[in-house]
Amino acid sequence: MSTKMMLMANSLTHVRPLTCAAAAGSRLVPQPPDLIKWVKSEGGFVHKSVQIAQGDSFGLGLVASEDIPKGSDIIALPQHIPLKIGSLEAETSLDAGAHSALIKLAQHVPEELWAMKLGLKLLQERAKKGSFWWPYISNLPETYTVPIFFPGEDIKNLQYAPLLYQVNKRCRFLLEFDKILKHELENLKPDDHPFGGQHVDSSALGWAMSAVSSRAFRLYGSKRPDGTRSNVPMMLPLIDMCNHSFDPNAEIVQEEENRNRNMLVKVVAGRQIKQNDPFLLNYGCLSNDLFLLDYGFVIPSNPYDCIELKYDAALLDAASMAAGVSSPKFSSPSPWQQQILSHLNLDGQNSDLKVTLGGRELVEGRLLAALRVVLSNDEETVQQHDLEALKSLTVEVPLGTSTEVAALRTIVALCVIALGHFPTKIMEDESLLKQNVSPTTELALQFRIQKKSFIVDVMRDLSKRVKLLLAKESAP
Ligand SMILES: C[S@@+](CC[C@H](N)C(=O)[O-])C[C@H]1O[C@@H](n2cnc3c(N)ncnc32)[C@H](O)[C@@H]1O
Repeated sequence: MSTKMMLMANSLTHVRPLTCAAAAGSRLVPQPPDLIKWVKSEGGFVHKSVQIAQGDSFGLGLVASEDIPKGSDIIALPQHIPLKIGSLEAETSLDAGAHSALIKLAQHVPEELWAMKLGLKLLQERAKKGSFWWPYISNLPETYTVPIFFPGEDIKNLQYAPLLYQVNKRCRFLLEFDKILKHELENLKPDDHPFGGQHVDSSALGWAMSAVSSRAFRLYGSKRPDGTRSNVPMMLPLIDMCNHSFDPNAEIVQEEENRNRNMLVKVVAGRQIKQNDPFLLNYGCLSNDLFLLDYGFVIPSNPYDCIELKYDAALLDAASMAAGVSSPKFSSPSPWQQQILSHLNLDGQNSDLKVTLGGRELVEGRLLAALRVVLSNDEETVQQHDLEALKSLTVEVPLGTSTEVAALRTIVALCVIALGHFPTKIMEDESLLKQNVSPTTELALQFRIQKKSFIVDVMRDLSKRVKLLLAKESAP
């Protein structure tokens, strides 16, 4: 199935069509209402220094027009402003039919695509004449730089199989969901139609999913009878104008109002903010795969980036041999080794063979322990260690230097194999970047450069560790 999905004009003549052709960077309407004024008029608080400004490369953002002390409230939204499933219409019988149709549609969406569930609500409000949230929705970007909207060639240009898999999965879901929608909505009475009778195609669904994935926050929802609070994705008007940084100067805080026990969602200055500084939030410690998939950008030298590998016995034997191990036993482990592999969930029927390099640990603990155990022939020494020690890179040489060196060198060889799967070299990508390429090609190039640089960094780090171990061993 083609993975190419472009935003297309549709033939609807409704006052608020759900899709239309757009210039990059533009908002849903050319001159949307003033968002700051709207939030204030709805009882929200906006610090007098907050301004919406166009940045050089991150689109719009919030900027401080004067110094702000640490701990100051910057924005506070009362409970009725965030857009979430179940807001407003659940309380009125007027929209009950449309609301229950929407909930029924949301049940077709897999949990991992939660952004699509809230996206249905966003589409409903976008289609509704006189929607309470229209001042917010009209300020949303008309297009998104997430890969589901890349031309097919640029999806291929990403060159990294785990991301290609996710992009294809999302595209396939949108095309299938489009058909489900047609089927579920065809016989509905006009009053019960969740989108005011408008046809919603895969392009509109993609717009809504991307709007939510790139802007929604998962926060505490209403209180359950047992006093705990549910975890609810919601769109936060104005707050979602803050761009991302791993070194943020502001944070989101939820607070219960004394008067009516409603939850306020606030942005608070996490440190002193200087005049002309942008207000920045941390969207999460995410890999570049997730930043690109959900937000449409890539972070250079992202400390939370990672690569996915498959625990594959034949590949590990090949990598180990390339690393100088004479007869590795990944394809034929001893029964005691196999038992440990199954404790690591790397052997047996329901095993999880996806392992990662990077992220919080340089090498995923399960992979490290498996390599240490299979490359060691000394059952007695292995049994002296618990699994947690074998999984930890900070526990140095638990099974002796030669096993450790063999394990680390095997990972370096795995990295070489992983690099070999990319059809181009970093230098070639960098020279392509200097040519006049489209924004989506540029993003794809940046993504694959970062992925390859990340693998090179892991190789460097592990090779350094090997050198140190060997130097320590040969020291008198
Ligand atoms: C929550 S919105 C922030 C407001 C947005 N800039 C706008 O114009 O509406 C998130 C989007 O802002 C952009 N963005 C935010 N932080 C970024 C960063 N550190 N690097 C690149 N783009 C960023 C991306 O387009 C992302 O999808």
